Amino acid sequence: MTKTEGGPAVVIRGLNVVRGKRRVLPDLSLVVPPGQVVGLLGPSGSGKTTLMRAIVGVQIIESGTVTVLGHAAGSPAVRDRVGYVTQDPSVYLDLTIRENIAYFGRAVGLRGGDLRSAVDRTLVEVDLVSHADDLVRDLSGGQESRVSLACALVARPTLLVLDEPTVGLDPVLRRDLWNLFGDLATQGYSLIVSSHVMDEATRCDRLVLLREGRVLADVTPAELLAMTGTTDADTAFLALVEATDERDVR
Ligand SMILES: Nc1ncnc2c1ncn2[C@@H]1O[C@H](COP(=O)(O)OP(=O)(O)OP(=O)(O)O)[C@@H](O)[C@H]1O
Repeated sequence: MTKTEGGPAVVIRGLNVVRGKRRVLPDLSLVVPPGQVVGLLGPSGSGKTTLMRAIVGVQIIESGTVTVLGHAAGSPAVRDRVGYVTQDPSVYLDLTIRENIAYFGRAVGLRGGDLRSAVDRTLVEVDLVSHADDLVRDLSGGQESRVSLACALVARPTLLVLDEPTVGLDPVLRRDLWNLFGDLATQGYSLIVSSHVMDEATRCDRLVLLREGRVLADVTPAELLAMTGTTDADTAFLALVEATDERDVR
């Protein structure tokens, strides 16, 4: 149950990633502060998943450094302190919700009363107490996503990396999840949450806008609107894209 201590959650310097024949991340540098919800926003194919994979240490990189909680990404020192929820729910369909969460809790060494209380607390956080003993195969898509999130949360990782966690959820569930992310950050945990839904930008403490693997902006939501003279994140993103295109043409 360690929170982010002092230093940045993530420091990336000169990161180059090639996937297939494409240079997906060309010389990307970024610092993610601790204890905040940082939104990674950008259109489909802009490199959000690739960047998240590099942060959790599962992406082969060509050059550059990725430092997470003061250690090399993916190194044993940080493996249990980073939770990663991919776009495809990776839970066991033939186990109940409670059994799934307990399985992931055991994997990080929780046992007995500690395990039981961690599972109970996590069930409350993701609002699945009343379904705790249902098999995952009988759940809706939104409920299944929340089980995935619970499986990462049970270990109380210092850094949570969530790839499009709100896709396919109804507005009420999306709001509840964003409230949960905010609560976790207030407690000192660091979250990186990707989305291609720009209106979710307002729920973040900080925004990293990606386009074709480049950081277009790394700002607070208020700074984004102020620097583009717009009133919503969608229009702000388009204004930034146009400004970058004009600069590239010149
Ligand atoms: N396994 C792969 N092999 C080759 N190229 C890949 C592979 N995975 C992704 N890419 C390419 O890398 C680029 C970035 O993909 P990535 O999945 O990181 O983007 P994304 O912003 O997460 O997109 P989405 O919002 O659709 O999930 C895309 O051009 C994609 O085609």
